[in-house]
Amino acid sequence: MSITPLSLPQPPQKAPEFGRDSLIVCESLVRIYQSGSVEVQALQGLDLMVDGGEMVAIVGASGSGKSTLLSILAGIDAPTAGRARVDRWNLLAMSRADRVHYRRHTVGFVRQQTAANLLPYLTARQMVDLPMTATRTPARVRRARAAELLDTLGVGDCADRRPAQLSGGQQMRVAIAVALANEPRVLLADEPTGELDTATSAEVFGALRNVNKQLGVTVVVVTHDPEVSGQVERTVAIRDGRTSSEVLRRTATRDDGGTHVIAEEYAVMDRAGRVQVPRDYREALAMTRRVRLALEADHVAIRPDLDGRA
Ligand SMILES: Nc1ncnc2c1ncn2[C@@H]1O[C@H](COP(=O)(O)OP(=O)(O)OP(=O)(O)O)[C@@H](O)[C@H]1O
Repeated sequence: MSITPLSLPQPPQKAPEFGRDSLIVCESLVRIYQSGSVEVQALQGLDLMVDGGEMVAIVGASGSGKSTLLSILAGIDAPTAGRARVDRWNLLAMSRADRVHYRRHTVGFVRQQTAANLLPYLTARQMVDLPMTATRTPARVRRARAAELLDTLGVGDCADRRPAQLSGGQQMRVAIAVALANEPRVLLADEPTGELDTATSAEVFGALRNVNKQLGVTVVVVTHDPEVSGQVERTVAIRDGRTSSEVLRRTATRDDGGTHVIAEEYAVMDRAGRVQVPRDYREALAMTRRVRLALEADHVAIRPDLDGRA
């Protein structure tokens, strides 16, 4: 049997480092929890890249590893293996002091339970002020920044209220202001609209978009809410501790001048070139163990192995 050699384009002399220009890079990230004699693999080789200034939604079924990923990116939890870098920080090799610095300056984190983000005896203004006192920011700068952040999040008129005097949506917006107090490059939000009704969710989500667009903060938001994930330009789906697919959305102009959003689903390829073919595609063409690959001018074709079938 003769095999026709493929004519492949010449690869670059030296491949650039994976995710070199990205602000957040996770590669083959693994997190194993040990509870007693039982091991739970919460992340099983997850790959993710996020560029500076992006707003990305992370979606996935319960238990797929979303919160684990966010805790690692927040510097609260440490990965078991793999690679994770945010800005200049290698999250697998941080000292305790590094971790404190990273959590104070590089990332802001908003927790799932609204109340867990706030202190009941402080006013909104005092809560935004608190993280800045930890970084020894001068009082004048702290005052101006707290006022500016509460305004940007649409809760400027709530500055002197305590959490019990705020609605759920206002509490969450104050929590976002607190997370942004020390001007982090990245804002991480775990289900920020999970406890809110639809209208309030839309307000909180609008506030996150505002922060992303106006302040240029990179936002990674975990959500179950299709309304939320449908509004960001990029949604990353996690399944069984791995990134399984991404949806990219862009606005296109119709012939009549109107605009509409086009959403396209992509599979995610890891550094070794592995791609998961979705189950419904495999079943539709009865693809099982072996497939035929062919390099075409502008795509790679995958065909079922008809010869090998009994
Ligand atoms: N501290 C822990 N100890 C043991 N297992 C854990 C721990 N934290 C998470 N897990 C397990 O790791 C897996 C991933 O959990 P994780 O909370 O990251 O999922 P999730 O996608 O955020 O789920 P949900 O949407 O329900 O919040 C689950 O099987 C969970 O039970």
